[in-house]
Amino acid sequence: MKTVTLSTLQACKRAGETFSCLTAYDATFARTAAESGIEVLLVGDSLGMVLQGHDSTLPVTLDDICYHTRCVARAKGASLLMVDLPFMSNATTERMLNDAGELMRAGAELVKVEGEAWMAEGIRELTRRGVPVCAHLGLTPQTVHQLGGYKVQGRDAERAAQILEDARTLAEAGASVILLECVPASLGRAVTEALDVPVIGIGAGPDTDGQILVMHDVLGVTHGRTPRFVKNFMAEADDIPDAFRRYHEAVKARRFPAKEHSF
Ligand SMILES: Nc1nc(=O)c2c([nH]1)NC[C@@H]1CN(c3ccc(C(=O)N[C@@H](CCC(=O)O)C(=O)O)cc3)CN21
Ligand SMILES: CC(C)C(=O)C(=O)O
Ligand SMILES: [Mg+2]
Repeated sequence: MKTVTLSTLQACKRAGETFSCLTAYDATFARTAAESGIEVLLVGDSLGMVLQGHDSTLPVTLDDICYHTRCVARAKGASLLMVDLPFMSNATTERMLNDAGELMRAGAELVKVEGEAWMAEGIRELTRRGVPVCAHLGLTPQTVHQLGGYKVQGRDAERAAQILEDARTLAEAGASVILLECVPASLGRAVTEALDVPVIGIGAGPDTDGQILVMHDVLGVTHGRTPRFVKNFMAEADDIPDAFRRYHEAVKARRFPAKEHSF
């Protein structure tokens, strides 16, 4: 695979092709995912749940994320390395800049931040300083206590319009990528069509430019009830590299997500 950059993702969007993304937290799985052709690796704050055993992403620290970023960066191959800013890193623009700086020094190539239109200033300042940003909208797990659980967002017309407007505002502020989590497929499609920047979906239906899942969900090792948008690719695979390849190929062929994975 040729080295994946932001322009690769933009070219995918223009050509109507999809790209695959997967979380990675260590060197071995990162290398395996990269060699399977997965375009984007995410060091997600989901590590608080799947690695550390917490029931939310809130306890994860900047140091936790930096440690896993350094592990993944050594083995990322040709994949693009996206990294989550943890809970409260968006508290002020100054903190966002400092924390994103730490992530970039650890090896991040694209920094993802949860929040709404009020983050425009922080995103503008990051972009000015050469830090590419992905804005995470819809179900934002860092606000789970306010949302009252991991629930689909944008089901009513008013909130759907708000999410679309926020996506527009943050793309105009400089966000290079938008990520939409747990929204109706119709909204996933509307945001993807409305914006020039690539849109990555998780539980956002089949029409976003990219798809992302948590690695443990793809391998079927997540404990407890899994979200509707998850598919265990290990079920039909010979081994873990084969499961990653099957996920990648299903995304590229738009066979995943299917109706049963969408809202
Ligand atoms: N293993 C794992 N996979 C993830 O996708 C994930 C994490 N962990 N940790 C951080 C967040 C939390 N996420 C979640 C967790 C649960 C649902 C969930 O159960 N959603 C319901 C929606 C029901 C509704 O509102 O209709 C579902 O049935 O999918 C969604 C996203 C996504 N992220
Ligand atoms: C689920 C993805 C989008 C994420 O933010 C994470 O893994 O932390
Ligand atoms: Mg996250």
